[in-house]
Amino acid sequence: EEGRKGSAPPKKFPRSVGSELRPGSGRRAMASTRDLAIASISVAAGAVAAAAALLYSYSATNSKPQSPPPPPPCTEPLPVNGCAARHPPAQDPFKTTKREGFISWDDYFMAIAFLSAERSKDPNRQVGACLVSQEGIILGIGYNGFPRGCSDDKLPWAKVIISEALIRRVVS
Ligand SMILES: Nc1ccn([C@H]2C[C@H](O)[C@@H](COP(=O)(O)O)O2)c(=O)n1
Repeated sequence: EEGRKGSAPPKKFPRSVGSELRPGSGRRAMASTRDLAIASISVAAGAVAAAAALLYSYSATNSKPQSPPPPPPCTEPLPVNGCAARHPPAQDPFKTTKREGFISWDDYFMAIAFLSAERSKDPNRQVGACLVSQEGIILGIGYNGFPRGCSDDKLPWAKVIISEALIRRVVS
């Protein structure tokens, strides 16, 4: 009715800021509103993505280093010096039976003997011992060295001693 009377047509679309700038372009005003909405969502999504990336990089740099993978199962026999395996095979924590691959009594006593030898201060020979009863009880362990109470700093450790007298005789 209003149109027929020559007055302004009824407003079909709500006016937005964009439509205010472009008078008479209702559709374009709607597009601008949608564009604004899309842009806002894009900005929000970008912010979320940036925050996630920051969070990830922060946790990656600040997280504890991953523990190294378990060593492979040890299938080697005891080394000749009797030292126990340094890397025992990884065990299933839910395994209810006793582990396999443990050392024998003989290897155990020999390992103690070889370990005892490491205490020797003798530069030429290191001997260790592990005295075991017939029942498998350790009676004593030891290694070569000066008798207890005897200072091993005052007597020489050299295998061959050349006396000063002998040197003098050879030189003259
Ligand atoms: N468990 C031990 C402790 C000592 N000995 C022997 C080895 C040396 O001849 C001496 C003194 O030992 P050091 O204090 O110089 O290491 O005692 C041993 O056979 N077993």
